[in-house]
Amino acid sequence: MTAVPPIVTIADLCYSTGGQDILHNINLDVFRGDFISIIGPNGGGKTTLLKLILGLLKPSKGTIRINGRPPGTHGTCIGYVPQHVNHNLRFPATALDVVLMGAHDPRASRWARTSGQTKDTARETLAKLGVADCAGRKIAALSGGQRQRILIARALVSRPEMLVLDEPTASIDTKGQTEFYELLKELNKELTILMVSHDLLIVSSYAKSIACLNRCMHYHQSFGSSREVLDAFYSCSVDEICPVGVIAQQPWTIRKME
Ligand SMILES: Nc1ncnc2c1ncn2[C@@H]1O[C@H](COP(=O)(O)OP(=O)(O)OP(=O)(O)O)[C@@H](O)[C@H]1O
Repeated sequence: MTAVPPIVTIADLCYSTGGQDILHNINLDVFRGDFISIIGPNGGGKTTLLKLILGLLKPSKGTIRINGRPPGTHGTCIGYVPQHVNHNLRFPATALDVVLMGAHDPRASRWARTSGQTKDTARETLAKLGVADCAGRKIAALSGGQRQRILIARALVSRPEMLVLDEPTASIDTKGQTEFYELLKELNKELTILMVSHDLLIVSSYAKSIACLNRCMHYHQSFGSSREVLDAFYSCSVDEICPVGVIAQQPWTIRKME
């Protein structure tokens, strides 16, 4: 039987800018059905890695392939939910308008009319995410949790294979976060998920594997005992250093990549 190739292949990736070595020798494969959480300290390079995967930055060394092709040329294979979205609260866009932005083909004229079918798909996506009733409401009038679901709908409307999220729950309360991660778990039945998060408890409950990133990366394909993982996390200060070194030494480490 032929092995299924990964959606994302990152090989010997380095990224430097302004004389600063931000990512060093990163190797990671993302397979269909994965739910990988990238954790690490502030400034560890998590957002930079996502930008490289999306083709927004170019590697200094090494390669990234998305379904065998360079980033940025993979069409609608990846849906992206960014870390910070600054909504202009005076801009009169509805939730449906925002979702339709995700269906816009950049090669089409900016004046091209949105087809009825695309609108139906956008409404179906909103319904799938439990926010169908928000379609006609102004984005500025929605709660943080509702807005986050609209942003996911925008990322999903082009029917990607993989969802990439950068700290998606920063503006959601604890109850909303649990609902949000339950939603991601449901979506993971059909979609591959790569998510940056600082929330270690959540990560251990929902993600299937973790990648610890602090310039270098250690990838753990399985949590083993999540209690041990959390002990490892909390045994040293995240402010001092991401516990990459500690975790890498744990006996349950299956694969170490540096
Ligand atoms: N445009 C840029 N020009 C120069 N340096 C940058 C730029 N963007 C990011 N950096 C630097 O790259 C490093 C990694 O930043 P990045 O935003 O990827 O970290 P992060 O792990 O996502 O952090 P956080 O958890 O705070 O969001 C930081 O030292 C940052 O200052």
